[in-house]
Amino acid sequence: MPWWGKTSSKEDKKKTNGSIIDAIHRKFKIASEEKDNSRSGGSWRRGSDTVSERGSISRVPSRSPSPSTHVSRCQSFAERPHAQPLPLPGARHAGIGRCNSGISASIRPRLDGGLKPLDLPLPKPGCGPNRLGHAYTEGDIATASVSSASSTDSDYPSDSRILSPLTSDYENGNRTATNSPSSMKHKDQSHIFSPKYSKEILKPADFSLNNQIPSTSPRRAPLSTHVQNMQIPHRGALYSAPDSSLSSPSRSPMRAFGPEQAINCGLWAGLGSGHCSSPGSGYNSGHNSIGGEMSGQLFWPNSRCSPECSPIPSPRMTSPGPGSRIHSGAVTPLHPRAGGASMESPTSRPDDGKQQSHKLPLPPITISNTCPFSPAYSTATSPSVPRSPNRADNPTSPGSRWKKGRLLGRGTFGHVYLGFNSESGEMCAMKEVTLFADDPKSKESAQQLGQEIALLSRLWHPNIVQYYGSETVDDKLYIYLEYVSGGSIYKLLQEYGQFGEIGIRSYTQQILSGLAYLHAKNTVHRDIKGANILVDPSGRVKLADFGMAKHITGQSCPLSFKGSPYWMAPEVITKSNGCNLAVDIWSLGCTVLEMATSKPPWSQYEGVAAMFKIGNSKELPAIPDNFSDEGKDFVRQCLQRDPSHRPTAAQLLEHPFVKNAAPLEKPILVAEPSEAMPMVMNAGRSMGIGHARNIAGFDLEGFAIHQSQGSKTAGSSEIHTPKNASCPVSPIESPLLHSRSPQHMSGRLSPSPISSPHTQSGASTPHTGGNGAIPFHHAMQPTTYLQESMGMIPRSHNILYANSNNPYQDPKPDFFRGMSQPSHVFRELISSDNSSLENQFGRPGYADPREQYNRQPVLADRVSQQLLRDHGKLKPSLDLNPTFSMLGRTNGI
Ligand SMILES: Nc1ncnc2c1ncn2[C@@H]1O[C@H](COP(=O)(O)OP(=O)(O)OP(=O)(O)O)[C@@H](O)[C@H]1O
Repeated sequence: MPWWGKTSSKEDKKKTNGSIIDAIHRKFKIASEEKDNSRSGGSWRRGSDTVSERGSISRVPSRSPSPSTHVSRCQSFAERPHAQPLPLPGARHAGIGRCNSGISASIRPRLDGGLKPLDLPLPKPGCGPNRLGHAYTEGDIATASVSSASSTDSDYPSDSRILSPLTSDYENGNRTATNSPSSMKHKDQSHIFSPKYSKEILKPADFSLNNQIPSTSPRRAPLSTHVQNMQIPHRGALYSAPDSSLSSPSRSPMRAFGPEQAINCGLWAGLGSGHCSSPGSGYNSGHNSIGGEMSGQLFWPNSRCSPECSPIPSPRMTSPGPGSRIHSGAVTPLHPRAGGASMESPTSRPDDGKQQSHKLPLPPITISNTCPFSPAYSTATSPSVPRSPNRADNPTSPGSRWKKGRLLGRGTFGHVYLGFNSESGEMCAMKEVTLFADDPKSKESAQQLGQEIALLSRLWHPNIVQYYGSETVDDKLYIYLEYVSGGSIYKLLQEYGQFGEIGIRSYTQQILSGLAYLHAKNTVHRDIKGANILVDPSGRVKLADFGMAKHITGQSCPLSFKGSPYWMAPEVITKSNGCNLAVDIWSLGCTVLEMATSKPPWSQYEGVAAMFKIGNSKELPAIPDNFSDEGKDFVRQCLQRDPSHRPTAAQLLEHPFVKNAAPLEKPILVAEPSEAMPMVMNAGRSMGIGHARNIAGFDLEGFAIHQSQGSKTAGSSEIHTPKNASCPVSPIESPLLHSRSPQHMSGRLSPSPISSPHTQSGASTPHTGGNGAIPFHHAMQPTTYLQESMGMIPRSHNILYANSNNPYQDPKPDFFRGMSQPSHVFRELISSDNSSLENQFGRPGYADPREQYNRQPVLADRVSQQLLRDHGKLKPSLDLNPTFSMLGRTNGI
């Protein structure tokens, strides 16, 4: 019986969702045809045919009201300087090249070309018609946008496919004595990478539509009803952000689609509570997420381009959502730049960039990426530039002001800008989200962001983008993050083509390290893909975009239809399993293939068909022929359809593919904890004055960090600047600081290339001893040199993250102190809840640290609600609450 037979047997559902099921049938038929065509090498040509057959997707012509932007986009792509092929490194592993099957002919040139970016198919000047393969018109993309009326974090509340205790235990990565033998068998390292584990257990997919929830969201009223002086999005358009069935036409004007498109949308919205939107929005970060809060990419456009590579991003191509209001020109009187033209040119600085500065939480001090894990995390390439002590004790100095700089990227919720402190020279990434108090979508966005903040604030790992703090300014919420200047893997792939295997190994290892850490906290990212993985100039990889991340609490995590189609695990599509950590492993496997081919697996199919393929097909995606055996096995391990058969992240760290990843040629200095700790602790005190985040709240590799809790107000803290602390500056990250350098030999290192201009002593960091040179402490102290793969934390650290029996031993999260200065929102949260901050989040009082996480959704909800309440209070008068200096700061303050 075909898979749809199961569904069609449910008469009631059939009656209710007849049109949807028909759509499914059509889609699946198309998928099957495409599968056949793919095998015959004609998928792209056929793609065009089937597109027209689909009707609902393809019949909508491109109706871009902004042809100029379209042209610009194409031009930007065509004119983009091509990456020049470089001599291949002395690879120990074979390069990545051709796929033997499964990848359509249209992308084979890339694979054939190996590392020749020039082989990338380029669009013709006309651009639009030259979409390879599926002949996706803009309308194709736009009409694939769907959204649901579900709530933001719309996990299926009644889904019965929750993790079994065994599965949950396994997937949680906890390999403790409590694990059952049956669960342990999958964790046996001696077996996990044996060939038999590569064999999938193939089961018919369950495409149950029980939870189909056609989009029913009422169309929202024009924004003009509650927001003055705003450019009003077209009323009939679809809003795609969190859970509305509508999306902004200003983002994607072609989303105004007809009933047929709605059917398709309903189909996928019905598969889960999430929704898809802006599928081809390569102009936002290549994301394409589906979820209560995310947009979804249902296509893999062949000529897509990210904002990072397009100097003139098209508003039409951006992901909708609350951020779309910004992007679409929905400009508030207070922030004309927020959605103005300046955003259209990420290469240009906003006009008033120098005028608008914010008293923001200071970026984390040096410890953020240095001491706790490895001193390898350099100030040279990290925004975590050591903060000058004079800034720490004078938070109201001009040095604490940040200025919003150029656009780094666009996301579902808003825009991400470079933040620069011209006083200190420090940088951060500012995610700016506009909140509309009376907008249900804003509410959902705020809820989602609150959850993301709550989660991010508890994460502390060199392979996870660091959260610095957040605040509301007028009607905007700013989230301050570590600035990772290299952009995303997606962007790099777009610009330079597929990666070599050495790089893939290294990146994969780092991703795994971050995942192992995350999973050890029972937290699933749910949107692992190239666009959400940032790379710094030294090749360090950092997981980003935790908007879909979720903490799994025991067995109560129901399935969510969230993720990005091409990277989405089968069980997510088929709802054959509950929310589990293994979905990230599947996505990782897809990301490895993405890095190897510059496209995710199944990209030869448009998104809906791809999802059918992923969910129903027993095939594995093609793996490049010249991928090493280790690489092939790694991918196969990840892409096992049965999630319980997938190794954990910790186990995969032992896989030869990543275990043998090329080490850095730079040594890593591991400072003595006894030496590092004072710095960390003092740093915590510094941050305790209300600037940045709470040190004590983070996992510091098992270090027992005790933050001084006595002073939370500016200027009241002691600032201890340890002399000759060795942690702040890494000897390995700076280009100037190679292991073979004389400085190393002599025990002194060159100052960081990004030394703080405001270091009192003139040294490159507060800890340099004042002479501009970094005391090479390990020359005098017991030291450990490690060969580390691309800046990864030492292996032992990985083990610590992954195998800790008690991954919650160290978080002690203090969410609110993560704020620059506890924002009005969060202060109100504290007071209104009539409970202390400590009692709520992570302070002593929880016997089980997990309780902290269990309360996280509550926190997120409160945060989001308060964000909106706060905004609602501020909105009428736009007055600032004098009590909270960080709020409502206007430009120039
Ligand atoms: N910390 C950072 N450093 C540098 N660039 C960043 C950083 N965070 C985000 N960006 C840029 O901004 C883009 C959008 O950011 P992000 O994906 O976090 O937004 P989002 O709203 O969460 O997106 P999504 O729709 O995927 O949820 C990224 O693709 C990247 O180009």
